[in-house]
Amino acid sequence: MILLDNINKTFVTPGGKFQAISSASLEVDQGDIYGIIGFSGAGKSTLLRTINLLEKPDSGSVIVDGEDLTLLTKKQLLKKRMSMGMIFQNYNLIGNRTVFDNVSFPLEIAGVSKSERRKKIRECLEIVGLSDKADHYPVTLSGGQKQRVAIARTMVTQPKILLCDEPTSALDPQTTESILAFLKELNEKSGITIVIVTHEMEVIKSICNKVSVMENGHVVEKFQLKDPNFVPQTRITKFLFNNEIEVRREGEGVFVG
Ligand SMILES: Nc1ncnc2c1ncn2[C@@H]1O[C@H](COP(=O)(O)OP(=O)(O)OP(=O)(O)O)[C@@H](O)[C@H]1O
Repeated sequence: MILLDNINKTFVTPGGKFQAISSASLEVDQGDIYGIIGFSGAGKSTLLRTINLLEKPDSGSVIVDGEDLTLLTKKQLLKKRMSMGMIFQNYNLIGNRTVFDNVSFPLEIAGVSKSERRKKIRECLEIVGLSDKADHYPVTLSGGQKQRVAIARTMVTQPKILLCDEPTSALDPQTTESILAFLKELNEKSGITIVIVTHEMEVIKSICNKVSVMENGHVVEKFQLKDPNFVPQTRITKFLFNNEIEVRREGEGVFVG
């Protein structure tokens, strides 16, 4: 369903060119909850953002449902992006819009009629358990509630793919658990494919069926969580899984996720 093939991405920085992604490939099947894990700066967000081409790779293909997104026109890409939702660590809600109007936003862009919008928004707010907050502004909500609004705003256009960039990193453990449980339920009920970037092994263990481990722009290991024969091969995966060994970068001390 999603195939990233041999992706390379370089950023031009004041210090020169920086290769953020090197020859990264991964394959996500329909209905997967696919985790991308690694420490800070590994390239996880950049790779996630290539899936909807928010980040255009220098080379490599981004195939979604058989279509290479790098070959689409701007108009075709915008249409394709409607089938892909995205949520972020900092929620990205519009502060001067109510909860209702935040969820309305993508429907307005898509030109959906007012009565149809109202129906869809109500349904989505009910699903995320926030019907009673429809007239509230984001500033009055807790972190977990804000993330639920962000999820509702994404789900209102019924995407087939949900891209999640550290969706629980700003949340306490209990709220994290409830948001993850919610994403899992969404996946089970609607079959939506979820790709989730995180530096927390607990997130991976609690909802993902497959995972890619990233380090320094490379996908260094891929595996299925339920594979009984899986033995971590790389130091970073051993560290993330077993917490057994200290992974050190020369001169930089212990990695911090
Ligand atoms: N627009 C940009 N311009 C220059 N460098 C960038 C840009 N975006 C990302 N980078 C660099 O690319 C590398 C990978 O960044 P990325 O955000 O993908 O990592 P990450 O694994 O998601 O990290 P984190 O968990 O801290 O968000 C980092 O060194 C980052 O500084």
